[in-house]
Amino acid sequence: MTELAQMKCEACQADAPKVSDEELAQLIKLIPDWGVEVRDGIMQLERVYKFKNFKLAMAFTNQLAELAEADFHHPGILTEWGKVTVTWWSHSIKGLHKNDFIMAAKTDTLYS
Ligand SMILES: C[C@H](O)[C@H](O)[C@H]1CNC2=NC(N)=NC(=O)C2=N1
Repeated sequence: MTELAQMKCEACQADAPKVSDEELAQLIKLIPDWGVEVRDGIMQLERVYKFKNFKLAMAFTNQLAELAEADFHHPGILTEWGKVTVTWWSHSIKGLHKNDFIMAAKTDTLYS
């Protein structure tokens, strides 16, 4: 399989299929630092990135914003002193699409 981080997101269509349980089980192995949360019945990918201070957390946040705009797929972001919580899910289908796994893998490439 092509590396997730090199893939391109599909357009967010309202009738796009959510990932199946089998696909979820396979895809989550490719992003081992991410967890799956369910909020208001919506399955989401989530990871907390740690930083030395707020300035570095904010710089990462801004890079992530650029990434989201480039793929026109946007995360939930909580930026705090020393950490950034990133949450990916597809609003249009109220759940997880392969796009979310692609964007989680791309998010990891921003973190050194
Ligand atoms: C109008 C709609 O918000 C846009 O098509 C895009 C913007 N960014 C998006 N981001 C995410 N995570 N899910 C979407 O469904 C989505 N839709």
